Amino acid sequence: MSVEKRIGQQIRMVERLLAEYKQMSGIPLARFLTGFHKRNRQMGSRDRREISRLVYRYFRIGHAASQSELPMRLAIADFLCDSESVVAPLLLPSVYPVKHATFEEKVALLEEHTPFRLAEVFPFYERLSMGIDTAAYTKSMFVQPDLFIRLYRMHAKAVVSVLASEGIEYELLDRCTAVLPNGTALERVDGISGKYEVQDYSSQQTGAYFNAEPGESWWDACAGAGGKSLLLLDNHPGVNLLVSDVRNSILRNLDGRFQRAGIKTYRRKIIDLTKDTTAILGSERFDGIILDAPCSGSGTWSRTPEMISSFDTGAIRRFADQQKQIAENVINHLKPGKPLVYVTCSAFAAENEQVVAYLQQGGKLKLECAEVLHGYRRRADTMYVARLIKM
Ligand SMILES: C[S@@+](CC[C@H](N)C(=O)[O-])C[C@H]1O[C@@H](n2cnc3c(N)ncnc32)[C@H](O)[C@@H]1O
Repeated sequence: MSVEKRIGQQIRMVERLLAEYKQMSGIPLARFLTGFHKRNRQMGSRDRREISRLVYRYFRIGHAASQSELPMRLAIADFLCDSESVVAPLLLPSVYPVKHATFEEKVALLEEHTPFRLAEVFPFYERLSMGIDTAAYTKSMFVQPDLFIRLYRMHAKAVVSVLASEGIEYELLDRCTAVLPNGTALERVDGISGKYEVQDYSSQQTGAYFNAEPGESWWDACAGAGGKSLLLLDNHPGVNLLVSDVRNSILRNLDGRFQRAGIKTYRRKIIDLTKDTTAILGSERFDGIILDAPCSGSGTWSRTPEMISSFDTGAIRRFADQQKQIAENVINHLKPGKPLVYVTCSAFAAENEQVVAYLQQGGKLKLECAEVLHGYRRRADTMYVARLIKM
């Protein structure tokens, strides 16, 4: 089959896929793609791979060139993301033969020859947290982040030696943090299960804010599948931990991960933090609370680019209101002089520094330190972390 014909078929398939995806509001693209490919087994694995790639890239241009037809948008996206694109030379001959141009050169060409405007990709610039480089942040939307793993302290050497002996590509960033190409199938490697956790680089950096003492009691109030809890316990094994979340299903994932990591002693509760927490916790007070709050997730959109164009900005206010409410509830369970570690994977000021400013009004909390974790600079998630002390 000719290249033109194959590309034509793929574009028609992408068209169908996007129409189906539109009907499934809210489901992550990755999950949808798995189902779509299962329903369309007539496609070979090469076509499946190509179609997934095209769709991811299509979402990476966010709101840009939204008036253009789908094939043109696919070509623009493919041109920006891939120096070996086969779609772009066919559909965008005006920008060729600039095959190995830099990202900036490609943008300039597209802006000259097509309706694409880089500034329209991520139209939320003015909402970003202080210090985020908007140009670099937008550019990061075009790159799939790396895979980061955290090696348990006691197993770090053993895991590294297995990775090396299996010929797996990795780079050690420090004793316990390794970066690997996205998609590395670590679950197929024998002998390392339970000795490492998949955890984004920025998420690992939040651990520097815990600073717990042995024997202290800590509460991971939005524990989810336990990423921060596992980090806390690896760095501070003597801590007594309560984990909670509003979803029992996610706490079951946490139980599985804790079991694989050999952690048996922890308490676990289902708690909706928007409700009165004293009904479940009574007057219990903790020496430290981690609040990895529900948020827009905007710091992770280079992993889930479908979010860029589907995001409704009204959600920022709703998340910020919920974050403030949840934080006010949890600090009732914090001992005076002890820390609340507030974390989001959002890049928006309204969910980050503005929540922290709000929490200090009234004098119940005082900010000790805070920072944006600029993951976009190193193919990782962008996050925010603050340590506030209860007065
Ligand atoms: C950012 S995720 C936590 C990720 C987790 N800490 C980790 O490191 O793997 C936020 C969590 O907040 C939980 N959540 C959302 N609304 C909540 C509520 N009203 N009360 C308690 N937890 C809530 C979600 O179920 C989700 O697991």
